Amino acid sequence: MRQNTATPAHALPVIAFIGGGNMASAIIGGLIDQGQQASQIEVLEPGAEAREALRSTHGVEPLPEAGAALERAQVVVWAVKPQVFRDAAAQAGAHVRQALHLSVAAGIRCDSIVRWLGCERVARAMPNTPALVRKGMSALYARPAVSAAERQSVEAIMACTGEFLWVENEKQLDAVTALSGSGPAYVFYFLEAMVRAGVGMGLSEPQAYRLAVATFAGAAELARRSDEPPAVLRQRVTSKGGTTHAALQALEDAGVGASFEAAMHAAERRAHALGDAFGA
Ligand SMILES: NC(=O)C1=CN([C@@H]2O[C@H](COP(=O)(O)OP(=O)(O)OC[C@H]3O[C@@H](n4cnc5c(N)ncnc54)[C@H](O)[C@@H]3O)[C@@H](O)[C@H]2O)C=CC1
Ligand SMILES: O=C(O)[C@@H]1CCC=N1
Repeated sequence: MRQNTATPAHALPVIAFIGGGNMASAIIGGLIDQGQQASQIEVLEPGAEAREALRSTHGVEPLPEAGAALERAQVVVWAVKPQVFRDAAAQAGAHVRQALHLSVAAGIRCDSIVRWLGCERVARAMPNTPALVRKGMSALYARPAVSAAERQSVEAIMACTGEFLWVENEKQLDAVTALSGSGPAYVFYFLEAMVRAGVGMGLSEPQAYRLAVATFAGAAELARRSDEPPAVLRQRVTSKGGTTHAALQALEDAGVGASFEAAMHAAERRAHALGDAFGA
């Protein structure tokens, strides 16, 4: 498992994005922060509003439909929804046959992409939205036909958005999707609940929000820097007969831990089902 060997910006290839929504915009922002010229980025985005947002935020000139401009891309990042990937491949595929393909779509497996594009050099990344603030976490997978140099190009692109790790087995990407891909939503869900409870106990919303966000960030940083497992860190907060014990007991009584695990399994099953349903 190799992590974060960021490649200098001058090593970044010309990159085309198919789909210019949230995830593409996050990656493009990271690339530009790392010194990639906007002129070295092509984006195919059918939505006029999304094109305008890309233009004003990143200074790129998105294309409304597939065309010859895509042909200069050495790497093509597929950032469309799984449901439209096949159509997008049919529309843009002929212009990007020679490129290395990197998909960020949940669930859609490499075999489908190879079939749609007629290209063997296909990799996948599963990023997450903290990429927007360069604190993303991505897992990467590449088919054997992707060379070591091409794997480095994939790393260079995703390192612009935060951290990464490689998985050796494509099926693990469904688990990654359920854990870190969807994970920011779980954090926001708990954050919302903590703020609601704080307000219910008499704090103002800004006070509760600030306390909750700082607690998530601080606990995550403590876990990152600590050599000890989270169970030990949790026990350190939990005085015998104290407040934390009362809260954790209420969580256990309500089956929150088990429900949380079940929720993540549901996300993994959905990732697999998306691959089955829209990868045909
Ligand atoms: N949002 C997230 O947290 C994450 C999303 N992903 C994956 O990233 C992919 C994109 O997700 P988002 O950026 O959130 O969606 P989005 O809806 O913001 O962006 C998708 C864009 O694709 C465009 N599009 C639709 N049809 C197209 C076509 N035929 N050709 C080119 N572009 C087309 C849409 O106009 C839209 O702007 C999805 O497959 C998702 O599974 C992966 C990790 C995290
Ligand atoms: O919800 C989704 O399907 C995408 C993939 C991971 C995060 N968002």
